[in-house]
Amino acid sequence: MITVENLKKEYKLVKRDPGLKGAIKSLFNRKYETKHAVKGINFTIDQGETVGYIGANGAGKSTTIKMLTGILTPTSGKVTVNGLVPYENRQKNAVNIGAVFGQRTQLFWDIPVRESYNLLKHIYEIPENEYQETVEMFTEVLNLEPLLSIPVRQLSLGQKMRCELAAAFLHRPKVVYLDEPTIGLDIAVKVKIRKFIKEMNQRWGTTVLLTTHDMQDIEEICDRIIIIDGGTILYDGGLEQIKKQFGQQRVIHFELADKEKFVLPESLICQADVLHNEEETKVSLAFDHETVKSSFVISEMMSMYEIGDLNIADPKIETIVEELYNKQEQGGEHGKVLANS
Ligand SMILES: Nc1ncnc2c1ncn2[C@@H]1O[C@H](COP(=O)(O)OP(=O)(O)OP(=O)(O)O)[C@@H](O)[C@H]1O
Repeated sequence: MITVENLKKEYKLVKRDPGLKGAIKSLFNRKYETKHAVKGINFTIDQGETVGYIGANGAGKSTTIKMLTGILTPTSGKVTVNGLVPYENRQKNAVNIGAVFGQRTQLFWDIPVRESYNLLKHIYEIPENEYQETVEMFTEVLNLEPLLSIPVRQLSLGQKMRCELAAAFLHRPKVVYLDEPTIGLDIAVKVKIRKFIKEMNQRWGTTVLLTTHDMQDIEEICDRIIIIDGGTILYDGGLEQIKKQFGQQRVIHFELADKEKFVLPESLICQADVLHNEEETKVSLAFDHETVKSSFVISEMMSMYEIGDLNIADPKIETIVEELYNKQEQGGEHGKVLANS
């Protein structure tokens, strides 16, 4: 479905000395520097996969997506989507793809949302009955009814994003690129949007490539993640595998029945770390669950304190990714393993 082979993108930047003198000098004697935004990446994505494409700011995510949509031409390497080279077949490629680019809109600013959808129906040549059926379904799932008669410019960010998503999936494309679809939204809208994406993926087998800084998006939507850093892929694999490989840390949150000063039981001193907690009656302990059993931590705590409640948390993907970045920066073992994987 999507194949990327040794894909590179370099940007040529004009190098300018500071100040007015520098600006004038650069008019007559231009010097350039090259920014290697994507440095020879490889991956394939099959039809129906939900892939999280994650990395720090400036890692190369948007540049990759722009090459997949055909907006940018790669400096070198190969990319095909549904058998088409996107930048050579922009129009044909557009029929098969949908996209949401966080802050930008593909809807028409001054006309009601329903009219924008109508225009998209004509652009994508969607058969009338299919269009009606799709709009009806989206209206229900995303609760669009009160928004359809309003011009986009009058919608709130969350309302606009729900309308954008519907527009991206309207022609039932084979693949949808979502660049930060939940940025700046409240939790209720995020939940709605995640549910919608998952449902469309299951109903139509839509391939989803999602970039986000919100790890909850990844956990709830994606089965696979690709981590990019400095234009190079650090990790490509299952979400569960990376959790198993790097997320040995487990956290248990305890709610103490009494307000008393907490002291870590002696038997846990070298086994667990106390995490910061605002409330006096709440204590969280982190430990390596490969070497320390949860039952041991719980029984040691119960022998010293009366426990009102407790909850065992799974390793969070954001902690793992942070760990990965740090290890890569330090040139550590895992960094090397991942760079080779
Ligand atoms: N048009 C451009 N001209 C020059 N350099 C660019 C251009 N677009 C991006 N870059 C540079 O390429 C690198 C990768 O940028 P890109 O936008 O792909 O990152 P990103 O991973 O999407 O980041 P973010 O999470 O901040 O959106 C960055 O160093 C950026 O400054």
